[in-house]
Amino acid sequence: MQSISHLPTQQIRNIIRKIRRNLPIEQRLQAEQTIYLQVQQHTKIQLAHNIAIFLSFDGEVNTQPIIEYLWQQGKSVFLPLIDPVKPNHLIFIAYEQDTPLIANQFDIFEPIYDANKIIPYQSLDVIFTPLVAFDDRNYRIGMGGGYYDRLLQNYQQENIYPIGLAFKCQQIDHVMNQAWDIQLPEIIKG
Ligand SMILES: Nc1nc2c(c(=O)[nH]1)N(C=O)[C@@H](CNc1ccc(C(=O)N[C@@H](CCC(=O)O)C(=O)O)cc1)CN2
Ligand SMILES: Nc1ncnc2c1ncn2[C@@H]1O[C@H](COP(=O)(O)OP(=O)(O)OP(=O)(O)O)[C@@H](O)[C@H]1O
Repeated sequence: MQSISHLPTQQIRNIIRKIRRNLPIEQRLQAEQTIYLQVQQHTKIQLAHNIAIFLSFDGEVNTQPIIEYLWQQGKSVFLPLIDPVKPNHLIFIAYEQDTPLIANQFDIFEPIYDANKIIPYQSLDVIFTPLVAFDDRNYRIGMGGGYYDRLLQNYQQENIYPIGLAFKCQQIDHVMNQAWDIQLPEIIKG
């Protein structure tokens, strides 16, 4: 656990992102395996049809094996795209084996905008949520865009189940949460 909650949020982001990037490979693979097994055994995921996930960057938990598994299980998989119309918002686009991807301004791969492939937020059953740091109450610090805080503000009403994915080294003693910060119902950790 990193006791750094007294520092400004941006500094916490930088510290945890660096620790995450530098996680020793053996530890990383072990943790990702643990996470993968938890995903496979998860009842909410077994029951879900439409699942949003993300493509990993900057040392995030590798989601590629999870995506392959979800495809194998016949799930419909969706990726976030920064909304070209409402810039602080995310939309979700269907992701299949042959979906073309391009790097966005942050160097994260995303599908090309295609109006026919957008899923309305309310139709998602599970949303795998990226995060930089978290605490034991499941408050999170993200990349700082507020994208997931905005997205998930009413998740309970929509019957959507968000699941954070994280390494244990991303846990801090306390997230100084703001009014808009959402508390995740679950974080799968490895
Ligand atoms: N894999 C993944 N995809 C994701 C997210 C994520 O956290 N992980 N996002 C979750 O929200 C959204 C993208 N949000 C992001 C917000 C900021 C930066 C970023 O790199 N910011 C720069 C500073 C940019 C600036 O200030 O102009 C940086 O930190 O260096 C990246 C992604 C959507 N897709
Ligand atoms: N529900 C919301 N409504 C309006 N503005 C919001 C909302 N959530 C966050 N914001 C704005 O977004 C900005 C970034 O928020 P914050 O620093 O909490 O992002 P984050 O949780 O690190 O990022 P992300 O959610 O993208 O992973 C804040 O300055 C806040 O004003």
